[in-house]
Amino acid sequence: MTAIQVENLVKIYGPLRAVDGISFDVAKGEVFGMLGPNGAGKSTTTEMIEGLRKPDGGSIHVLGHDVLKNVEPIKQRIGIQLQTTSLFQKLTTRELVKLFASFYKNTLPVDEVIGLVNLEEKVNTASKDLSGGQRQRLAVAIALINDPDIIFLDEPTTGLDPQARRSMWDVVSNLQKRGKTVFLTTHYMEEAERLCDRVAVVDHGKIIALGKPQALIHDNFDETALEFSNDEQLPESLLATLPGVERVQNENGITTIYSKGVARTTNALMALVEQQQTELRGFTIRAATLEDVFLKLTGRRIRD
Ligand SMILES: Nc1ncnc2c1ncn2[C@@H]1O[C@H](COP(=O)(O)OP(=O)(O)OP(=O)(O)O)[C@@H](O)[C@H]1O
Repeated sequence: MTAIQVENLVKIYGPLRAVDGISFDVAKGEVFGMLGPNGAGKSTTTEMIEGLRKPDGGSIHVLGHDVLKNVEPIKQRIGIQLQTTSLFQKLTTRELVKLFASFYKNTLPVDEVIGLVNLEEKVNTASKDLSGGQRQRLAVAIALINDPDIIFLDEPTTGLDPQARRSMWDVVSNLQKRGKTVFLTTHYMEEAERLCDRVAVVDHGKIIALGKPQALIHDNFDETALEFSNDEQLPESLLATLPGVERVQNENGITTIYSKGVARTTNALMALVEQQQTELRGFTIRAATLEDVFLKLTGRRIRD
């Protein structure tokens, strides 16, 4: 059964079509991600699905209910990660989870929820003394207290260091193992690739690609990316003539060469570098990623 069904969703702010005809389905038990740069319309879409903002067009069904007609039956079955800055500073992890539990008729046991987000060791720590990542996980615990079927995470790891980000990824995997549907937004392509069963890549309020991360990459690329920066800016037209090269892209001083013959291309590139008496900085060879998909489709990178 479908957990979320969105059809032709539109949100207009003055002259801006912030969400411009978005459609997708999320299956039960799926981790579904919206990936896109700042301002792409991810939060606006999420908040419309949650029933917190009114669309200017389109339809939204959550667990079979029409969000625009009757949001009440849905509220009991979804969990929303709040912004952690608004939590009571002096209350401990357990006290906060207990407080939010008191708002609902049916809840999971407080300690079970704390275990789900791996905060057992911090049950008696005041929220102001938690690290940023721990506070984000506490916010997820609070979102889980009513044992929701669908959990919404809006940029759950923005601003976290790599270790804290990985801890949050573990939490999301835990949720999926428990059969939950997870809807998340992110502008980290690695996060989308690792966590999401399917991803909607969004830009300027539109979905520009939708599918399994690996399928999106394979559909767009059967090439390997060679990447570097170079002060002299080796001309794209010259690089494009090297053996094996399919395409060359230059963005923010970084040159990406997509090649179907890495060894041939690399050899020729190194010969060219020597001949031109220039140097490459940060030369890497890597498989294509969702970032390349975004770059190919928009001509820009997700991160700015
Ligand atoms: N209440 C509002 N009034 C006017 N414009 C808005 C409002 N809310 C959002 N916008 C604009 O709509 C666009 C989409 O915003 P949204 O927050 O949905 O993007 P996002 O993809 O979630 O980006 P971010 O990661 O920065 O939150 C942006 O250009 C934003 O400035």
